Amino acid sequence: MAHAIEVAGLTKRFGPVLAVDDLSFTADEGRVVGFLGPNGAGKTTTLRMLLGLVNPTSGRAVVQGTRYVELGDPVHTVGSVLDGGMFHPGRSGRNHLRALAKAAGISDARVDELLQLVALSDAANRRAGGYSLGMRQRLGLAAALLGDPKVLVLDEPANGLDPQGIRWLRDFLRTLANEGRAVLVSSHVLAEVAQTADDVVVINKGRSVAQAPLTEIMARSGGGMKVAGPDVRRLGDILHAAGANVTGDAAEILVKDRSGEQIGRVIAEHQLVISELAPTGSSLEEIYLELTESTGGPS
Ligand SMILES: Nc1ncnc2c1ncn2[C@@H]1O[C@H](COP(=O)(O)OP(=O)(O)OP(=O)(O)O)[C@@H](O)[C@H]1O
Repeated sequence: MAHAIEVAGLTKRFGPVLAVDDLSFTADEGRVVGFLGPNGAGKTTTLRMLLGLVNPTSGRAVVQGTRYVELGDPVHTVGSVLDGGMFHPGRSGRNHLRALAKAAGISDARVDELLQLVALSDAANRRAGGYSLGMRQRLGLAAALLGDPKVLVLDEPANGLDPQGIRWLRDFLRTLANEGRAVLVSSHVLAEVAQTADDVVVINKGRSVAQAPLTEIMARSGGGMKVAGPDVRRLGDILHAAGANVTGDAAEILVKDRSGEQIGRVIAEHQLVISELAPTGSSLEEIYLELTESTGGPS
């Protein structure tokens, strides 16, 4: 069976700018796939190619094996939220959805069902222009789900949401995947999708720098020993002089290639005052920064 989403050798050039460079990945039903990369990495351009809004320079981007523009029934196949969803600010949330539903031959009953699903029933008759950012994002999600599609493409849906909104979104995306949908969700902040993504695709400067199940990426991280305390700078200098891999500052260091016992011996030998010595898996944010910085850093 075709993947829900398949991107293969996808490339987009805007004049001298190579926005997407030979990118390949897939997303399958039942999975939330985090599409990650710093600002300008090429995420939006990729999603726009997938949705037939931008023509690739080369390569292909298909939904259930078919290019978006050739889909027989796009509304019931793939839903998307780009730019936080577009709507007329003077129109109520309900009327916005009704207009979209009407154009797609979808019933008003489905509109009410979705308003409830995204927790907008109480605000349904208010002008969408007065909605909070979180409510707008939820309205966009409702619009994307009108046709009950099996594939969802969401560009930075967590942008600007407060922690409560992010939590709601996380649970919502999980539910959509559990219902058997493929959910491709872009973000430049790994933490936003980390708790909900099954797989991640990390890109930088248009190229893929990592793609794997999230658990695998975390397991791949080296970790190390975190040390903190008043004499940590001296400890860092001593370890560094002995050839250890040490990063950090005056308050806290991370030692990648020494065991806790080895570091403890150095602390004892030099009579250093240390308040904390603990193993650490690299935080996801560190892994992400490593991945995206090693190919040249933000542009
Ligand atoms: N229509 C366009 N014309 C020229 N250059 C473009 C166009 N659209 C995007 N770009 C360039 O392509 C590169 C990738 O942009 P893109 O918006 O896809 O990145 P992104 O990862 O989505 O970043 P952001 O999160 O900031 O939107 C950037 O250098 C951008 O300036």
